[in-house]
Amino acid sequence: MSNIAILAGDGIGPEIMVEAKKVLATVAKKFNFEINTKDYDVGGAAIDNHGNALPDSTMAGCIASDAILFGSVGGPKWANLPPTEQPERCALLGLRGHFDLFCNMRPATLQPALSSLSTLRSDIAEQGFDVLIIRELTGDIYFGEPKGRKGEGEEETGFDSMFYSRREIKRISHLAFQAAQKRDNKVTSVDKANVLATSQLWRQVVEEVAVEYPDVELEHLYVDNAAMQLVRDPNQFDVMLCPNLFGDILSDICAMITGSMGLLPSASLNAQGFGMYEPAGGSAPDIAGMGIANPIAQILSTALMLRYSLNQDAAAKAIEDAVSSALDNGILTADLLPANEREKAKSTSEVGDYICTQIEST
Ligand SMILES: NC(=O)c1ccc[n+]([C@@H]2O[C@H](COP(=O)([O-])OP(=O)(O)OC[C@H]3O[C@@H](n4cnc5c(N)ncnc54)[C@H](O)[C@@H]3O)[C@@H](O)[C@H]2O)c1
Ligand SMILES: CC(C)[C@H](C(=O)O)[C@@H](O)C(=O)O
Ligand SMILES: [Mg+2]
Repeated sequence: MSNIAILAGDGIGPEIMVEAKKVLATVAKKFNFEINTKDYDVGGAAIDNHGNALPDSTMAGCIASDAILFGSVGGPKWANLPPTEQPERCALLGLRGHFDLFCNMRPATLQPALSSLSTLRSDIAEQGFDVLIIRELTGDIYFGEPKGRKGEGEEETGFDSMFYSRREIKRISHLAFQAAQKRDNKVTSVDKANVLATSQLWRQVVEEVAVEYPDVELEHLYVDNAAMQLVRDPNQFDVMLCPNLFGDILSDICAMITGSMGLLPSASLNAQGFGMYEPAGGSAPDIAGMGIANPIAQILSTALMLRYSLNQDAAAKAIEDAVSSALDNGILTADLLPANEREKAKSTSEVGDYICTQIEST
């Protein structure tokens, strides 16, 4: 029996989590394993109910679990709280930091047959692509101290600190090279070594680690060029190894060129293999409560959880196949359709139901 802590959070989080839970129950039944899920408040919802975005009861539930399935947190209602109380920083970064979830994997693929979903020009989209972003998740300017504000008036200053240690760079680099060995043997390391001291150390350490993986090709790109290349020709990439901030930005590009922010799942793992699984996108306040959010990123994050934390490869694959079938057969939420075809859009629950039926029937 596996215990899963479910943290749905804010905005579209609870809506897409309902679909992920349905899918989880469907594969558990089909593949005959037991899952015990328990819901916990997190983010803005937890501020409203407990006065704190990451209550002790939620943290205790996560510690007692085998994996965390996370929705998304934040929204305009809580955006003006002091930074340390905000849902994103307190709950999301709090969980990533507490469990030392330094390895964030964001796989973005586009099958040539689904090229019409992409926002890229058709001749580029028709090549398809299969990019794995490996994003360092517990260092960089996100966690560096000091950060804050000082001074007054025109001299008031906001500041953050960008840090990377050799140890942090090494451990994420090894995982990127090992991932590439199971794929197309290429790592593109992203930095800004023409300006930043942290990036100069990053590049040097990545090169040192690369020596241990002679079968893997290594290239370095500056982050601005990497953003451009992703839109020009994403098919050139295999594994993209990114520091925290650059990986955040590039993964939104990766999501969109597959078709939608609502398609990109992610797995965040620590050295012991404990993981938290969440869509790369956010709480989408602009569409929350309308029943139109795309549940696929949450459902594919559930598949990643089954693969990496619960050792249920067949169930993970069944989910991924059912998602492909939904996309192939035009079972699409509005975000995947051009404006003049939105009347064909399916709701969040219709997409979830289709995926469950597909899993049951194959
Ligand atoms: N993991 C997280 O909890 C997480 C991640 C990113 C942003 N956020 C937070 O979410 C809030 C909103 O952030 P934002 O608007 O910058 O980014 P967002 O990712 O929430 O939304 C960006 C755009 O993508 C669309 N989108 C995102 N997910 C979608 C889905 N599943 N289906 C259809 N459309 C989808 C939204 O409608 C919006 O137009 C902020 O408070 C932000 O800090 C949380
Ligand atoms: C909400 C925010 C803190 C978070 C990040 O920047 O890591 C999000 O954008 C993500 O990509 O998971
Ligand atoms: Mg992001």
